[in-house]
Amino acid sequence: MPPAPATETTARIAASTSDVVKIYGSGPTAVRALDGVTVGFEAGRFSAIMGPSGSGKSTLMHCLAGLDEVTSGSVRIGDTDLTKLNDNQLTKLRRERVGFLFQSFNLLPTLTAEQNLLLPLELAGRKPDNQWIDSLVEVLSLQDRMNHRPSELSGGQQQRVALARALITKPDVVFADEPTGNLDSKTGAEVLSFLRQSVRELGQTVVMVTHDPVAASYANRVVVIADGNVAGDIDDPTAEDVLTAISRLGV
Ligand SMILES: Nc1ncnc2c1ncn2[C@@H]1O[C@H](COP(=O)(O)OP(=O)(O)OP(=O)(O)O)[C@@H](O)[C@H]1O
Repeated sequence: MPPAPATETTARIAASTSDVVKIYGSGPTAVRALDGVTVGFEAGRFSAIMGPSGSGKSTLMHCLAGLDEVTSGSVRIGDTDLTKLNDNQLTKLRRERVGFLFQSFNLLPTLTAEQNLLLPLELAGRKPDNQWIDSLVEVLSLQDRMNHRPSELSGGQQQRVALARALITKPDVVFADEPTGNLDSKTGAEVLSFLRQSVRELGQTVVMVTHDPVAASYANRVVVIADGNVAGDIDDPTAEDVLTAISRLGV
């Protein structure tokens, strides 16, 4: 009998860079924040970008998300090369295919949790998918909170609403920038568990920037950045693995 065909599947890449250089400013004060970064983030995984202060983590995330223009190289969300898009196309792509989660939650104070959650769909002129909304509300344990305004919610609850809002359009990828930076460690751990659940149970894709090895250890993979380039790549990391990788950088 002939051998069975190989069943190995290649993971779909949700977001990637190819040889990305980002230089801020010009002349003697120019800063080379990214120095030829080539990296891909698989769909359906929780990845963390980790590294010392000033290593280029936020710049990498901003370039990946189309929030910042690269100096050279290319950036893709799925198959779309962001460097080929004009401003309007970029705005549309960010609205429809990318979700964002920030340290400061960024919920609108006058709207209820439910209204905040539905806002991206309204902006995109899309109809709500009630089944998807029910799954988000259930997985993120927001059932009793939908009629509350942000001021009536704890920090952790506000970040869960912000996560549900980031996921409402079923984006290709959610970029999370230090999402636990404003939370105490217990609430932060809860939010990280919800991030992990949204990947594991809802099949979503998350790329999180953090400087916290414990936060990074919730991810399926940690990409270590140092001096504007990839300095390490760890699968299924423990906090200790991440600490060891960082301390090897000698910074
Ligand atoms: N708008 C800007 N103009 C000039 N230089 C910048 C700008 N943004 C970032 N930089 C510089 O680029 C380098 C990388 O910065 P970046 O914010 O990406 O690092 P980071 O790893 O996210 O740091 P942190 O953990 O402190 O937020 C740093 O030297 C920083 O000073």
